Amino acid sequence: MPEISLDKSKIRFLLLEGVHPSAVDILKASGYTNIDYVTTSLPPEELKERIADARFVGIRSRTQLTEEIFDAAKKLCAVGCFCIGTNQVELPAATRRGIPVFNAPYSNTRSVAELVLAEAILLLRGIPEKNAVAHEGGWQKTAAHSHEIRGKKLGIIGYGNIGSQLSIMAEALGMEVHFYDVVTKLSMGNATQVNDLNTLLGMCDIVSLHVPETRDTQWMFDEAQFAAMKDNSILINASRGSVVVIEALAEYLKNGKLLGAAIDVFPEEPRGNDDEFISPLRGMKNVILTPHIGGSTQEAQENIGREVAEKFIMYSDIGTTLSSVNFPEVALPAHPGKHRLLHIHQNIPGILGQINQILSDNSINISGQYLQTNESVGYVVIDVDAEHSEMAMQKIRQIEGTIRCRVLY
Ligand SMILES: NC(=O)c1ccc[n+]([C@@H]2O[C@H](COP(=O)([O-])OP(=O)(O)OC[C@H]3O[C@@H](n4cnc5c(N)ncnc54)[C@H](O)[C@@H]3O)[C@@H](O)[C@H]2O)c1
Ligand SMILES: O=C(O)CC[C@@H](O)C(=O)O
Repeated sequence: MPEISLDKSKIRFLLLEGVHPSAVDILKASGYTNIDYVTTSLPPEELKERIADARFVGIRSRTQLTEEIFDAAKKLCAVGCFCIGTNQVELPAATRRGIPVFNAPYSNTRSVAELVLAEAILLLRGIPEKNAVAHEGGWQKTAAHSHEIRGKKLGIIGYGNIGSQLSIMAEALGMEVHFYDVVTKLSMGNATQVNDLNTLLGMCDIVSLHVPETRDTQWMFDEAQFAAMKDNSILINASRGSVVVIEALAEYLKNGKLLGAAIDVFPEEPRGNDDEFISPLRGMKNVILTPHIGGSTQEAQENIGREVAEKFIMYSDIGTTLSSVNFPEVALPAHPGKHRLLHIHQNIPGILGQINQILSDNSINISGQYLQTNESVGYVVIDVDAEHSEMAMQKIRQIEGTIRCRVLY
């Protein structure tokens, strides 16, 4: 039987990790009422069970979508990361199965930048320690080792959305901004790009990391980088836990080379709020530890909920994949009165030709068509007369290299 468009109320959404309720509201308002809403991440075995019936899954940073999980998700049409990072998803595994992955690339940018600046100010004034002492009944009224942020040099590693937003805000406070990025970037304000990482590390009073998790950024900060940092400088990491060798950081904090650190992300993070957080940085008075909440503000989470839910709806309603991180971007306006076919295939030459030959041989008129490919998959949306859609789909799904094919509506 051909797989055809489902009643919206039957399309199952699995939303994990307590994504903001704005996502649920938007989905329901669009008629998608079959929503399994879970406030935590799930252990892999339970995830496999719950994902088996899901057409859409929404996650944040804790849920690992591996090859094995995708194998269990036979009906899955799309993944939504309700965050910026998509490193928790094995993207090639999703792509091979014809599953687009969406995220919210900008919605929490400002929240991260604000936190980083606040932490820089607090660390330059020794506030974590003074605060702890006051809570114990002590009184550390001293200007020793306390500094203004004005005039200090900020080194930003990774000058993307967050890094450049931070750059603008830091300059507004009178900081001198330098950055290191693997790509040549347009500087905001008076910021300057420094092409050698060690040079930047040796210059800056505060170094803040804003790179994505990739093979190149894994353990990017180890002994050698800490040794290259300016004496009495500060490290802030609100990017990914895999970027910093945390034991090396602990060592350079203990030996006094670094004045302090603010760390939001860790190589191992607790699965839920009831699990113990274990880290060599625990108990260090010059370190601000936060539980991966750089982007966790009401403003950001509400926007993310709305943004990713809207991407789900656009894909489910009309097949739009705009801004997917792993998929060809296709957007064809809805074509009332016609039926829409989606054909996802391996990116090998000649598939569009074969599709159109089949439609032509069967006298099926094409009312609209849009193809995009990336290095591994091709995605074509085709609008045809309603009476021909099932027959067309049955024929084009026989084409060698087809990954998925269905009548959307
Ligand atoms: N702590 C949190 O809650 C939180 C919230 C949002 C994002 N993040 C993390 O922050 C990261 C950055 O977010 P963004 O929106 O600015 O991403 P982005 O993609 O806009 O920017 C990343 C920048 O890093 C650069 N880069 C990549 N590899 C590099 C390398 N090896 N060395 C130097 N630069 C490199 C890129 O060229 C790009 O300019 C995300 O990938 C995510 O992992 C964390
Ligand atoms: O909300 C989260 O769990 C992740 C937040 C952040 O790391 C992101 O990638 O946007």
